[in-house]
Amino acid sequence: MSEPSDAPTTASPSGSPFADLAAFAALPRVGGLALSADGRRLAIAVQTLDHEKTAWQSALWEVDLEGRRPARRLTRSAPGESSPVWAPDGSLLFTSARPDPGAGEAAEDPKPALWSLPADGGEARPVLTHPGGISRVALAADSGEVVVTASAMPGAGDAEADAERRKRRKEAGVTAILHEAYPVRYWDSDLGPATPHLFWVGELPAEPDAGAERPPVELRDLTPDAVPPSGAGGDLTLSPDGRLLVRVESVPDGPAGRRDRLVLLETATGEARALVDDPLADLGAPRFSPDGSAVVCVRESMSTHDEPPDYTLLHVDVATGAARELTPGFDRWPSAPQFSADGTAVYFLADDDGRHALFRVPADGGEPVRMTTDGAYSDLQVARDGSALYALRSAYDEPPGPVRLDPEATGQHPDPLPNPGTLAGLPGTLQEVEATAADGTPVHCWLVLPEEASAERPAPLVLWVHGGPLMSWNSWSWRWCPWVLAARGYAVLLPDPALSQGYGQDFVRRGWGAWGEAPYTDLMAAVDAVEQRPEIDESRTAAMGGSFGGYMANWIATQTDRFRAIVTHASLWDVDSFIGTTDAAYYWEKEWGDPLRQPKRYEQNSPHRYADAIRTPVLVIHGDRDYRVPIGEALRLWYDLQKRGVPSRFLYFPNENHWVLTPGNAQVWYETVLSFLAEHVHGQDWQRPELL
Ligand SMILES: CSCC[C@H](NC(C)=O)C(=O)N[C@@H](C)C(=O)N[C@@H](CO)C(=O)O
Repeated sequence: MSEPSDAPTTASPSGSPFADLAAFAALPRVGGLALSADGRRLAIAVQTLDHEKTAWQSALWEVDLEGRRPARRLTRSAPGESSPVWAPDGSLLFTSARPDPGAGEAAEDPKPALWSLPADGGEARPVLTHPGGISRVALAADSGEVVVTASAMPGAGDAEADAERRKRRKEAGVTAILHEAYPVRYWDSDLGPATPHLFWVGELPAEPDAGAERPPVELRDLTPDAVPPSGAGGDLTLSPDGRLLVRVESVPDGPAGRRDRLVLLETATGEARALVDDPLADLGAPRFSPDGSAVVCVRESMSTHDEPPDYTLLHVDVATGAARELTPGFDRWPSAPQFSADGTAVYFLADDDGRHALFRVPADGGEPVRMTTDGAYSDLQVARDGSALYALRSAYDEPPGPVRLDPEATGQHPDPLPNPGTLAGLPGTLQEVEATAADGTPVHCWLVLPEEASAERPAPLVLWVHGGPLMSWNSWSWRWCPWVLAARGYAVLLPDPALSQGYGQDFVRRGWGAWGEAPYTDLMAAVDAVEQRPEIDESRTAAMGGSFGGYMANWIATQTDRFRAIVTHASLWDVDSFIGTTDAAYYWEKEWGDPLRQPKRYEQNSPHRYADAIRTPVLVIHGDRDYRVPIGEALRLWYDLQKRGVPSRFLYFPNENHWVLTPGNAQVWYETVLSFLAEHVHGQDWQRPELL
């Protein structure tokens, strides 16, 4: 494989990169963020195309916090680098499956190892390996001690025995997995026979003198009893002194059910006890306070047939396990909490009115306050001296980039930092629209208008329905990018119908267990509202969506013929068969009920029951490695459409999962969608994408 390209391409020669799918695929994509302990260095992960343009490679870049120099690339290898963490000595730890230059012959199936890039630059060196690969690194903020996650074979006491077991299975040609608990798959991976364990690494050895042997790093299994299906793969946090670790543990909950609890573990002995174990809730996203005496976490109440989940933050005393609600009465769903530098406040993120905003709440109780006005934030980092916050910020009209925020101020517009992913411009404008549902409820929407849309040249309209369904259109998306459509002259409507996040619990309740009702009528109300605009051509419209959005695209196809085309990606068609085969049936079954004993919701809301009503041409898209919405949904939908003679096409990806994640396939995805829209919305001849 060749080296990845250095300078990312930000514009195509012919104009907007959104008008040219190859240029669009070449735009740099900024991901994770890591701040050093002294608050002086910031690393980001940036994905760019490799030389062959067949893969996106992730590399680590450093951002100048003074904003004087452009971001600087730190790492460079074909397999790429991810999960950056700064060690207290200023070195940068990361995981990578790059070859070890000192290890002789390259491994046949290289696994990610832990690497360290010295503080003063120079060559990165491998620090530790495991036969199952290193998937995650956690660092104690004060002591600098390290814990890693790696998948271990059942019964293998050490790395040597683990490697031996893997070798024997390989030599015998055995790939079979025996399961004794639900589930058996997650996302696009088979669970087992290896399962994630946590290993204590402790202090990392200092860089050896030139020519000296590297001292071996011993791994101590902190979770020897971790069992499939989840093992010790949940989120975790280390106390600043490295003495304690709190991890999310997935435990059985009724037949074929799971729930998450918090477990406290002494790192010196491996002794563990439940810290928060609530039979009526999932606990997640734990983070230690700066003095290690408390943990903040998210509590998600178990949904029921009648009631959706609700989220709140808990402040947990580590010594006693006493938990106190931090956001009672806050009618939004808090996520990703973190203590302020002095421990007196907690920052968190929440969907709010078409934004994903940053909030702050006093740690000893009080009202949460929203700190940011616009945009969607992620990867929040708190400078340990309390001087600043850093995060990635995006919006529907801006891809993610690093920013600095004031730790106290409200109503903030953060300072942008040098961003290798800055765009030169967009092929249109973004507007905020409020439609009104039949019951008077406001429905928030974003509307993308192409540059040329006007009363004289009204634009065709594409309704794009988000997934989840408990989500919100509020951040940039490379997978669902409306600007690619805008560059071809389409207006794109992005509504947040009932069930969406950021409008309060009652807004979720409106659609709970009744997906074909308020969520559908809210979408139609939004389309009705924008079709009134002179710059929209109401006679040329289409609807599309992925995942839950694909469910809704299918539902729309069965309920109305007002659209000229439907595009349905990774969609739910027969909800009973979906729930029985997805990787997390327990997530859905509470809302929908047992299909044999409580069939009503399935009868009323499963699109496949109304297949005879479909009149609109449908483009079906699905990946075979999709274990979230398994391929059986698309196979049955395709059969049902073909049997009924509905004009339809099926774009099938044998190697993609729920999302289309490789550059070639992603371009073909957009190309096929655009061809299908051109055929049915504009009445043009079908243009089969060249590579299909
Ligand atoms: C809160 S969003 C994810 C909800 C849901 N989770 C589980 C465990 O099933 C989920 O994955 N829903 C999919 C059907 C879906 O609509 N996914 C969307 C949103 O993530 C997608 O774009 O993939």
